Amino acid sequence: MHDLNETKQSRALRLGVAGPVGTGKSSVIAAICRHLRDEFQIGVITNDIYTDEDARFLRSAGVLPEERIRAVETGSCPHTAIRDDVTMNLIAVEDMERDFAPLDIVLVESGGDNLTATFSPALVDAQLFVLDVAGGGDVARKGGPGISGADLLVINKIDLGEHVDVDVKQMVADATNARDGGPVLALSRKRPETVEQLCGWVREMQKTYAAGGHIPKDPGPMAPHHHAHDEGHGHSHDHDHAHSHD
Ligand SMILES: Nc1nc2c(ncn2[C@@H]2O[C@H](COP(=O)(O)OP(=O)(O)OP(=O)(O)O)[C@@H](O)[C@H]2O)c(=O)[nH]1
Repeated sequence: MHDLNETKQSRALRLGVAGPVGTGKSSVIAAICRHLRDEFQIGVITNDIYTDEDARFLRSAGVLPEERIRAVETGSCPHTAIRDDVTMNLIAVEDMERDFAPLDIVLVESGGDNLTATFSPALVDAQLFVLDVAGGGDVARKGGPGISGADLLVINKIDLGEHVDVDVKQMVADATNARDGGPVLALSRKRPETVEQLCGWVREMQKTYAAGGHIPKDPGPMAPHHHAHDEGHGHSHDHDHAHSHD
């Protein structure tokens, strides 16, 4: 008979948070830390291209002891350090796990990118992809590996829906459709019940992972695609980088 104890995980759940610039990745991480820090031992690694801005924001927000928030300055497009060559991040995660052992969860925030950057399963065990309503209701329909394949898609800032003429229910329905029914969470830091849902998802994922019941999956790189900018002048190409054209 299969014994779950044999597959129990001994290290922290590594949870990635990716998504376009400014959708609220740092805010999502801050909320998770604030609400779960008494329940789990948590560390955070942030990725910025040229600064340690996100780490400084999280430290100044006081969501964790300062030394548990570390920055990786990628010096390059975020996808390079979270997908193509994860060495810098992997070292940062392993150092964090060693310095504060035993940790339950290490959150890795990607630099803000576009719709195409996802984490390699060599770096994280599970990943969130964060959109916001301010980017437009149609973004959820545009697809891409993060939207369709992340373990959880977060649609953030739903409190702003009425101000930007976005029908949040429709956006959630479109996103659910793009994910073949995969989980979608409508979130606002101003609506505590949604923050509790987010934390509930993280709690369940950590427990499933620790019991050896979670298999990391790769949302995949951007698929070859076609742009029909105008009639007769479309072009198609394979992307080996993360610049989208939406
Ligand atoms: N109204 C509203 N604003 C939010 C919410 N969550 C985040 N914001 C705001 O959105 C802005 C961007 O949030 P961040 O958490 O810095 O976004 P980010 O994705 O980490 O940004 P980058 O790291 O620059 O890509 C900030 O001004 C936040 O205060 C929300 O639920 N509602």
